Amino acid sequence: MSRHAIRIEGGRAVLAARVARDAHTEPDTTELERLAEAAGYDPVGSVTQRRREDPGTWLGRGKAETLTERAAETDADAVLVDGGLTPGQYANLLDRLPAGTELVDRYRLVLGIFAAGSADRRAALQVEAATLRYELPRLRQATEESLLNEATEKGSPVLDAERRVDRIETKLAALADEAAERREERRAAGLGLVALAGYTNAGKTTLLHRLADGMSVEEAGGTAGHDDAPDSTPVADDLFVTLETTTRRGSLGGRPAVFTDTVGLLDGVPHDLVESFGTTLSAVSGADVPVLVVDASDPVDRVREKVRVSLDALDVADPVVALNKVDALEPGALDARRDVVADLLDGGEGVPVSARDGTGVDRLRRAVAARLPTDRATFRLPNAPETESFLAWVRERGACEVTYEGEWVAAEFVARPAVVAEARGRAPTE
Ligand SMILES: Nc1nc2c(ncn2[C@@H]2O[C@H](COP(=O)(O)OP(=O)(O)OP(=O)(O)O)[C@@H](O)[C@H]2O)c(=O)[nH]1
Ligand SMILES: [Mg+2]
Repeated sequence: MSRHAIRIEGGRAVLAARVARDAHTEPDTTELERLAEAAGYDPVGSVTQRRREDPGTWLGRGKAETLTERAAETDADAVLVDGGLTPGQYANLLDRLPAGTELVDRYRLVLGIFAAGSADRRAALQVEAATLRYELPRLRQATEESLLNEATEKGSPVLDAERRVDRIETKLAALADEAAERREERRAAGLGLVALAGYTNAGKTTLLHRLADGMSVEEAGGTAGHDDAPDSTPVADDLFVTLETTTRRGSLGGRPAVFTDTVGLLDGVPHDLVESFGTTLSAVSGADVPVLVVDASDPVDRVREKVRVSLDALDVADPVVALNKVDALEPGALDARRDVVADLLDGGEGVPVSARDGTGVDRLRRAVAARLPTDRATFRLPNAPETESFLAWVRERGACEVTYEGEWVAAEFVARPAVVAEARGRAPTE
């Protein structure tokens, strides 16, 4: 096989994990196992170590030998490393492994999951570019200087890859502003913009199904975007089930809204890795209300860790926090999770919910609705046909309560400030 292939191979895998000697925990391979499975590997063994990172071989030399032995004993196809390897560490470890063993770090593993799951050409292109960017320094390291110089003149794998990355990036740049434009169109149409974000497997997609109506924005027509997937958004107990953002229509407090489901975040993976992370981050920072979905059924330390990773990745100071999966919590266990949120979000409050059974979802809706940009106006309108068409316009863009009083119609309108301003200009007069 070529180790520069976009798709990783899958097969039997030995896992390697390490924490610093002064860490409070033992190395834990649970998350790496789940990533491995999502990428098509079957974990058959592991080697763990508590010590600082070795600059040459990531694990200490002795443990690197153990890793080699373990790979040989288990007849492994691959070694998966729970961290990022520098090009040098990659080359050194690969040298030590039995010939033909694939070496994959956490970063590369996530790229592999995205490569396998990229449904459309654009997504496939961006994963290819990210993989090439990742592979290039490793390819350079593996190619001798002299050979490299000679080959530069005639074309080489390195040069070909560099050219390909340039071409792909030019194409992707042209598409980058589209999502931002669509957000502006939706705002102009009066829609509230809500984005669900959080660590992978937190329950974002399940919560989207609870909050939004069934249809994607595209199916619903109107201010449709063009890359909103019209198909169902899958939920599963795997990591990275959602690989691109999708947007669905719904309403909040009688106001029209769109809910965007985003790609899960993960510790130790740079979130400029693939464009779908970029789209995720901009969907969240460009939303009116970012909702941080947290798996509250994790142990408290994991909850803290995942919230911290999510806040670091997302450029939002003050999201609405949904403490999800409370149906799976022991009674009394919620308080410690709330404390984590209060601590990391400067007094912020988590809303306990169960996306699975619907508990707390109405309270979450109210918390989100309260954060939408809002203005209100009261109209006294003539009871006439032009008032009916005005009211139809208004009802598409906000919440409106109407009372008929003989020759007059009273309307209470709540919507985005710009929409309320426009309504004032459109309201029929006597
Ligand atoms: N017990 C319980 N399980 C839940 C709840 N919400 C989601 N889950 C489960 O958690 C798993 C992940 O749910 P998803 O909705 O796919 O999570 P996600 O955040 O979209 O995950 P990615 O797209 O992979 O990042 C699934 O097995 C869900 O059934 C909940 O409220 N309670
Ligand atoms: Mg999802």
